[in-house]
Amino acid sequence: MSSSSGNNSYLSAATVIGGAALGILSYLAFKYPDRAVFEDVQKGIPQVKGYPLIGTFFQQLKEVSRFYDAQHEHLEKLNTMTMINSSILISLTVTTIDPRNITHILKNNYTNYNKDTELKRCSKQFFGDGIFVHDGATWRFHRKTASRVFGTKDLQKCFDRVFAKNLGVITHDVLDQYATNGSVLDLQQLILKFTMDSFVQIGFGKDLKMLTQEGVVPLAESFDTSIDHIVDLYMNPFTPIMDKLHPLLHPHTKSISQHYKELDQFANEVISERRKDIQNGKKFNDLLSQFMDTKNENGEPFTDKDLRHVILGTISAGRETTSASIVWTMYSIMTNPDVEAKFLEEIDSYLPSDNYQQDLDPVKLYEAAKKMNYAHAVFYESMRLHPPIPVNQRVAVEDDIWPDGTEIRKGNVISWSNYAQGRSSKIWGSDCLEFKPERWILEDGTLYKEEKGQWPVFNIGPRACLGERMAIVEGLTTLITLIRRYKFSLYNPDQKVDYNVRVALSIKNGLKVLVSKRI
Ligand code: HEM
Repeated sequence: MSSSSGNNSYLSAATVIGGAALGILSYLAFKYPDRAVFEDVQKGIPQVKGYPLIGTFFQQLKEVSRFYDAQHEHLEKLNTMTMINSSILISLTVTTIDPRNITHILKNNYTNYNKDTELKRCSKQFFGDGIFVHDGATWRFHRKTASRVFGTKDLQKCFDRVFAKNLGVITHDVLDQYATNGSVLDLQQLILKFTMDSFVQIGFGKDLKMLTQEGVVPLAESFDTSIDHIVDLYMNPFTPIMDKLHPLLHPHTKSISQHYKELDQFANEVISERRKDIQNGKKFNDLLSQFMDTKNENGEPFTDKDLRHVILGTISAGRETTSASIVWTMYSIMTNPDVEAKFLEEIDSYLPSDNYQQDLDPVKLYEAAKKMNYAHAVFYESMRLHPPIPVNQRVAVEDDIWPDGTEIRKGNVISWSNYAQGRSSKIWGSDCLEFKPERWILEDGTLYKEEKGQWPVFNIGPRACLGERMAIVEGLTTLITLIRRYKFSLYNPDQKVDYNVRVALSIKNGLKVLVSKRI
């Protein structure tokens, strides 16, 4: 008797608790029908529709590998230039492609938008306390130092000399061989080696000679894996667990800490070699020497750890972005024969030569590249559709109102998508998906100057890219040298070219091409 009455009272208690829980859940599901629980509606911002209580969690997981296109499609579907995405476990994000908002965030009210602390945490091991992750006084100090270093004539000469030398290597020692034996080349891998060799030489004064090595080079692999790991840490909450399981799941491959060790070892060796060389009276004019001569905010010389972060950060900023800009432009040229013909015509008119095999004098090449408007237009058009940094983001320090009326709350993650912006008909017109360099050339033949915030591929405002001029000149001289001397074609003309969702927009599985000499 007593046990059955006990059971009954447990049952009725369970029924009451279960009913209350169901009631609370139903109430919450009613209150948060399409977004993450406890995330309030932000008035006036179109929202990507999600599920009750969890928001867009599963959609976002599904869209991870095509993140940039998914953002573009949501904006188009909602017929808006600003939208909100709410999901459990993922920060609520307000995304915009409106040029007025982007100008506001990056220029007019930039002090209200800081780098994301979560991103800082995920990238600490790679970027340390350098320019890329800081705001406020620390960033200002780094920016001032870096601007001084980037502005020196010595450094500019060093960049030009290194790139000119490596253009010689890429043509004579690599592409001539591929053209002769007709084998398939992964152009992306080659250009990544080209930019790695060049930026390491500019940064550390060391020639890694990756360009002439076959296959994947271990240092480059450690570099790529470490950068990819930052994105994984940021986007995938299971990454720390996967890192712990790595020895069990992939016992024969390097763990992330081994990759970092490889980078540390490399940087430490270079720095200690350099200190010895300086003691022996040798003189240098590369990035490392410029930073070694600079004092930190406390008036002390940079420590080895600071130098390591500055140099690895700068190599990473220049290497992958410049490579992405060159490789996607080569792809666009290969798939648009009319553009290729016009490009060659312009090369002929500025650098006339009846022998395409002849090497170009680097000074002449730089001077001509600066004047070639069609070449600029091709390069810009490629970066419109394939921006090397496809998305970027900040966190709002205080409440704000954007020029389009969007109310931003303190702590909101805000993001702008160069990728979706470049593909928006609202901004670039109904032919926005076509590759048309002509849109960059005005009737009088001069280059179109886009409105501020309409093409922030290199960022705008006080945090604009310090390497923009360098990247454009190096990108153009590389393209001119390659297109003038060789005919490139896709190994598989039906290859569907897709991207990796990473810091920079690289081509998934590389770009396989065939090369032949022009004459
Ligand atoms: C096509 C090539 C390049 C593109 C598209 C590009 C794009 C960008 C973008 C979008 C930013 C802003 C990042 C942010 O604030 O979140 C940036 C910053 C920066 N870039 Fe570049 N970049 C390129 C090449 C280079 C090169 C070659 C260098 C130098 C070697 C360089 C050095 C820097 C530095 C130092 C910053 C930090 C500026 C600051 O925070 O004050 N970039 N770049």
